[in-house]
Amino acid sequence: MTQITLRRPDDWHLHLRDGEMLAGIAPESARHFGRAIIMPNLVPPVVTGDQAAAYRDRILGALPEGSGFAPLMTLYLTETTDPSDVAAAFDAGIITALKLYPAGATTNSASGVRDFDKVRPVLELMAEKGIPLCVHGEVVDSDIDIFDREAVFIDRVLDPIRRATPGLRVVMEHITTKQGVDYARAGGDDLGATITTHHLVINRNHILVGGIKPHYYCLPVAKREEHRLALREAATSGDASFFLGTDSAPHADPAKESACGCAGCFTATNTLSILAEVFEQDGALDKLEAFASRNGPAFYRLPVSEETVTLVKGDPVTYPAKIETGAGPVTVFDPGMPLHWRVEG
Ligand SMILES: NC(=O)N[C@@H](CC(=O)O)C(=O)O
Ligand SMILES: [Zn+2]
Ligand SMILES: [Zn+2]
Repeated sequence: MTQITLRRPDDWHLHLRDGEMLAGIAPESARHFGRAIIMPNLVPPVVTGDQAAAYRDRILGALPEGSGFAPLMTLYLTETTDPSDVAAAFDAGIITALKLYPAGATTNSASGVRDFDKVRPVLELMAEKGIPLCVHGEVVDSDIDIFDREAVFIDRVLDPIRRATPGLRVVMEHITTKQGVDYARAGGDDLGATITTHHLVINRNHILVGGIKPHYYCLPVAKREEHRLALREAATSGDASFFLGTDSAPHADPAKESACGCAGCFTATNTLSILAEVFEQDGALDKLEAFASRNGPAFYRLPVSEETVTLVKGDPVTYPAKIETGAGPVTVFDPGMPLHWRVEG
């Protein structure tokens, strides 16, 4: 096959940041994607409906002229989130989902949840209204090895929350383990999982062998090869539980190339070319549309895009190594292989 046309893909987990960074990187996602779930972990976080509406306006203002890209906003769930504000923002069409960060789990998560009893009224409202909860699924206990944090979270936190809140619709964000794949697959219609581009490509060796590679460091951290293969199998299976959430998470190079480097891989620029290469390698190009364009809207109960993109196979595609922004240069994720699929339209 040398050409494939898909419904326009959406990104169900994206960090657009704010200010000069937003201005610099928003066009990278708007070029190919139709919609994206926008993460609320700004400093300070997006916690109210009014803040989400104002952030949405700033995003729309950063898009290239004529862009049809639609940011789907989320609220950062805190122990003081007001259920009536959530209900009003959802009913007004300002927000699409809420985001749960266990306090301390990742970049800008200090306002996250410590005591799950405190968010019970919000979770119950969400179950009643069908508002999805997007979850960063890692425990933060210092005695749990960082490579085990996702699997332990499923047993100790996620499963109990779901059992205690029947009807709660949950997206396991950026799953990185076989345990995550298995739990999502068994979870029924109210459970979905996003998979990033980079976790389909790298395992933990890529971060550490031959010298430490800060641009491959993200959270949840990439795991062993057997887990990467489980993610590949899930993404390319066409199973409706799994959909694309790039977790494209820009940090300016000095913040990554540092004695205490930030977590996050920036993949907005070359994600579709990487995915086409990956799906082709696995003999599953016919499943790319399900993963990138159909399963996400189905979970979020939104229509599939009316537009299409065409990927054309040819000589290796070129893309910038860095995106220059007013907040500094951002290194584009290097998949470590030539990419042959160019995106048209
Ligand atoms: N994925 C990351 O490594 N980083 C994200 C936060 C997140 O999604 O956990 C970020 O905001 O930089
Ligand atoms: Zn996360
Ligand atoms: Zn993220």
